[in-house]
Order: sequence, then C-alpha cells, then structure tokens
Amino acid sequence: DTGSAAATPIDPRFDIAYVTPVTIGTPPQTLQLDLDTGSSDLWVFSSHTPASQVRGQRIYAPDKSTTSKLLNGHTWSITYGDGSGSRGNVYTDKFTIGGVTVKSQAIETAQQVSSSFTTEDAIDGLVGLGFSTLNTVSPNGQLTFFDNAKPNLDSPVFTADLKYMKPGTYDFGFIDKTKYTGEITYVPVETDPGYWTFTSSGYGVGSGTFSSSPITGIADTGTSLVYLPTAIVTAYYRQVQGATNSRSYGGYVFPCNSTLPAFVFGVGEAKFTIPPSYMSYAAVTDGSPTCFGGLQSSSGIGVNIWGDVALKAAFVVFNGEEPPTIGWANK
Ligand SMILES: O=C(NC1CCCCC1)N[C@H]1[C@H](O)[C@@H](N2CCCCC2)[C@@H]2OC[C@H]1O2
Repeated sequence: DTGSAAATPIDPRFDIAYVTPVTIGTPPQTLQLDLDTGSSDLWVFSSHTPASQVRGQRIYAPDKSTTSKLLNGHTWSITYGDGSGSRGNVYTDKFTIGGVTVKSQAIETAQQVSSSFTTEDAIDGLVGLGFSTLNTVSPNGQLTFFDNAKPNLDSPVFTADLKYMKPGTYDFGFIDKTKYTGEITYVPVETDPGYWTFTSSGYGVGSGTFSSSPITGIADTGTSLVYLPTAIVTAYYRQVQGATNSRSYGGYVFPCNSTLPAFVFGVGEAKFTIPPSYMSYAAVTDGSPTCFGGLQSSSGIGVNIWGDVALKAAFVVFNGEEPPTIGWANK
C-alpha cells in the first residue's frame, strides 16, 4: 500500500494546526482530522458527544456504519500539553487515509471534549501518529493507524510535507523524491516514552554563528510552535527590537512590524532555516500591533518541541523500521 493526503491549515491567516480528510466506516463517513505525531490516540467527535460540546464539527456515528463494533468495556481519556483534552468509548471500524485502509482500527469516540476542541470547529478529532505505547485506551491499549497499516505499506514510513499558509501533504508507505532537495539526513529516535524524540545538532540566529550543541526534543505535528531551552530563545529575541517575554500573553511577543531574524537548526551535518515569516506566529488578538513569536521557551514544559513552525521548513520522514529513525531534508 501507499497513500497521500492533504494537510490543510485550519485558518487561512496563520498555521494553528493542519487537518486531513479521512473516511471511517461503511458507507464511508468523512471527517477532517489533525494528524498528531505528539500523541497516539485516534479520537473523533461522534454521535456520543453532547450536542452542547459540538459546534459545527463533523461527527462519526458508529450506529450508521455496518462495519462498526463496540470494543466492550474499553474507555480512553487524554490531556494534551496545552491543557485541552477529551475522553470516551471505543469502537473498531474501517479507517482510510489517502487510500491506505486499516480494516479494523480502534476509533475512540468522544463523550466529552474540552472547550478548545469545541471552539475549534475545523478539527473533528485527532489521529495519533506517536508510538502506540502512549495510547490511553484501557484496559487494553490500542495500536495507532500507522502501526496497523505498517505491515501492508510498501515501506514502513510516513512523511510530513507541511507548508506555510497553504496545504501540504502526508504520504504513507513511500518517500516522494519530488518533495525534497539534496539528501535526507537520518538520525536515531528514542521511542521512550513514545514520542518521535531525536537530537538536533545545534542552532543559529539569523546570520550569526552556528552553536553546535545537542538539543533533544520531539517532532510534533500537533503543536503549532517551537519550544526550546530559554538560553536559545533569549539569544533569538535579543535580536528583535521591542521583544519582551510577556506574562500576560504567556510568551515572547514583539511589535508586528519588527524585523525578525531567521532561525537555523541542525540535524546531523544538515542545516534547516526557519524563515522570518514563520517566526511571527500571529497577532496576539485580531488586529493588534503585537505579535506572538513562533519560538517560545520550553522551560515550563519539560520537553523541547519541534512543532509545525520547524516542521514546515523541511521534508520529514518518520521511519517506522526497527529501530525507528527520523529523516530531515530541505525542500
Ligand atoms: O497541546 C499540544 N501541544 C502543547 C502546546 C504547549 C506546549 C506543550 C505541547 N498540542 C495539542 C494542540 O494544542 C491541540 N489544539 C486543539 C485546538 C486547536 C489547535 C490544536 C490539538 O490537540 C492535541 C494537540 O493538537
């Protein structure tokens, strides 16, 4: 098997998150899901989600699918790093992304979602693409779509080609040579506790010198921004006129008309440049002259996160061979 599906920004103005069309059940029900390498639960808004918590999202109705089966006595509950979360019951059903089908995928139906999911009407749920060890289904943990699909994929990989303010793609089972330039640099992945954890070889601010120092963090398609150690973040914002670390806005902000340097990060011998445009994430509120930075401190999180702001500067291969590795290429 091989497959390809679009990854479309949920907001035309800035890249909060990306959604991908999937089909579930028989006849197929289409939902737009957020593929998230930072988690390992596949959950959806459903006919079991209270109407008060649904605001325009498409829902999966297992009772309307002739191939759905309740996974008796199983429940799930997840909380994400931003405090959002959801919980519910579990079914199995036919699940397809970009033409790759898993005949019996655990579909976690939401009986409760937190307010940030209710208000985000473009996201109908998530497809966790982390390692299945992170799956929250109890009493028996379930496999991710990638783990289920892997044996039938031409190659046990998926790739992310996210783009700035326009649709990119997720490919499954093959590496599309037309999507990158030069060579792919592969580095080891630490699979404990279940993220795609790798070590970057260093960073540079704008045209400044490159600092070769290991930065261990996770490649997370479900996180909008990059979160790195405070020393790196302060070195970056020292180069931005009027930048401050705002307690009220919860991070580094600066005048939207500031000139921003690029941010360079290393993977092995390779270098990746996040252009200034990606480093200004969004105005803090609509129309404000104050902008929120695409690079923030990881000091409160406990892990460094290479989110969408970094991922969209590269073509990334999530290699599910044993042992797993992650590959980065320019594009
Ligand atoms: O919580 C994180 N990342 C953390 C950010 C802070 C620092 C630690 C990591 N990612 C989540 C993201 O925020 C969610 N969000 C829902 C509303 C629309 C936008 C996406 C979505 O659900 C799970 C995942 O994606």
